[in-house]
Amino acid sequence: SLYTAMHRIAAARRRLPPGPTPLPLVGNLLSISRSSPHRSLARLAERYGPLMRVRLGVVEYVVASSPAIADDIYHRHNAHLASRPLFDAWWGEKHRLNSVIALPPHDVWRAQRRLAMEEVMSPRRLDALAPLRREKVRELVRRVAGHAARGEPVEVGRAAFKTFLSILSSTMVSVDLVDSDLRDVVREAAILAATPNISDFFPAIAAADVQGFRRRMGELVARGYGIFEELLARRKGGREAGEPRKDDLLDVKESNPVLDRNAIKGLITSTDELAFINISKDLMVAGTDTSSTTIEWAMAELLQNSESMQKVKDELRRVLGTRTQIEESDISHLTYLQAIIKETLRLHSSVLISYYTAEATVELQGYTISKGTNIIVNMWAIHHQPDVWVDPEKFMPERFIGKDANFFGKHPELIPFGGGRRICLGLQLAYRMVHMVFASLLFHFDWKLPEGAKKDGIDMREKFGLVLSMATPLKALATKSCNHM
Ligand code: HEM
Repeated sequence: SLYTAMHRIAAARRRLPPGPTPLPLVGNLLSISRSSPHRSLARLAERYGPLMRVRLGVVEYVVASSPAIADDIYHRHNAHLASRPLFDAWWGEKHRLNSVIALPPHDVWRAQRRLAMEEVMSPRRLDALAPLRREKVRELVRRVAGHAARGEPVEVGRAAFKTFLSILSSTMVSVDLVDSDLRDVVREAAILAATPNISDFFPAIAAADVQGFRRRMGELVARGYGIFEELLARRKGGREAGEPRKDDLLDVKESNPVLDRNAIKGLITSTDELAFINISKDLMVAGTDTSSTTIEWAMAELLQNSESMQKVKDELRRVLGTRTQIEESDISHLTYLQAIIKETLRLHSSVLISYYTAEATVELQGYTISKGTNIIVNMWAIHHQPDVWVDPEKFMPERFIGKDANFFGKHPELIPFGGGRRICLGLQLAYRMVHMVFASLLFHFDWKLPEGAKKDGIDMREKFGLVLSMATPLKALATKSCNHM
């Protein structure tokens, strides 16, 4: 049609990436499934190429679906491509002005990342908190042992979620927030943030907040703040009553040189206390579901791959020798376990898509990406590309044995933690927690499917959200293995 022809000509003139012809108003929204946008976008990329343009409503996105382009985004042009789109729901309670996940990559964001890197993620701090994590993992093993003794199936993802939230909250604020309201806040905020919001496709009507997302997010953020404000107040009270320091994020607030230099104080729009509340909250939101779905998918795969299950159990026994507790220092010797986690994060990446915004016009593969363009990196598509991965749909940890590929940002074909300056802030902690928890579940227990599930097989369908979880939560039966506890 004339419309299509004009669209093509206009694109060629601006050297824009190719893409499906957008319909008036809705753009390409109708080609993208709400329940699995990562798959729809991957299918479109097969047709239009690894750098394509789609229009969601009236907003243009450029979608990257190959390692080469991811490499350009994360390395060559990262200085200009590390901002995030202005998703409308993020403005609830002005969240975007304070959240490390959403902030543009400038002063406030940098100060928050530095704070988290120094006070939570530095090797020194991570080592100092290893005993706490060990204790939380032991609690998990005890809980699972209880289920095993009673012959009840374990809801694997849920059990792991509890442990991760417990580790993260104890790390940040020395309080186990597993049974607090935070859990519901995290869950609902994650769903909300991942549900298509009409305001983002049609910014002209965003003020109307048609689906009420901004209002609802505002309420959730306020509830989240409330929990942390209460903790902070309690801590202050405790300090005045002479309680010893706990050396967590709440305490660090007073001794951190970053703060002494007023680097944060002046930058944060509200108070510096809010900075701590924010970073604590964001780390917990970003760190729990991502890590626990990884455990859930990994277990689901092993329950269907008895050879891999046997191999990893043998490896654990070999590496531990006569010891009966796994330590984080064992992880580097557990090559096959590492391969399983890599393969799980490739096949079932908990985060499927990362969003960025260009802060300046750049050239990507000969195409012009103009300032303000939103960019999607479809990690799922990259992790499932047949010319990068042999039999991409198959679970094969062996593919990583002897292969130089890790997810610390140097290998653009394996990017479950994103890349560039915005690479997952919790990567080092996630690495330790996920391996420790999974290794402990496998070392202390033998696992099998409950009778019904054995007959019908595991339901491997995905549920799309901020993280990719199993549509039917995995339940498995544990029995104590012969390794002592
Ligand atoms: C298996 C577990 C995890 C996975 C797969 C994962 C994945 C990701 C991904 C893909 C991103 C986006 C990166 C980008 O835009 O380039 C991200 C960002 C982030 N992650 Fe993780 N993550 C995990 C665990 C954690 C943990 C445990 C924490 C905190 C303790 C955490 C904190 C964050 C934060 C704060 C950001 C935002 C960084 C920014 O925008 O500057 N994550 N993560």
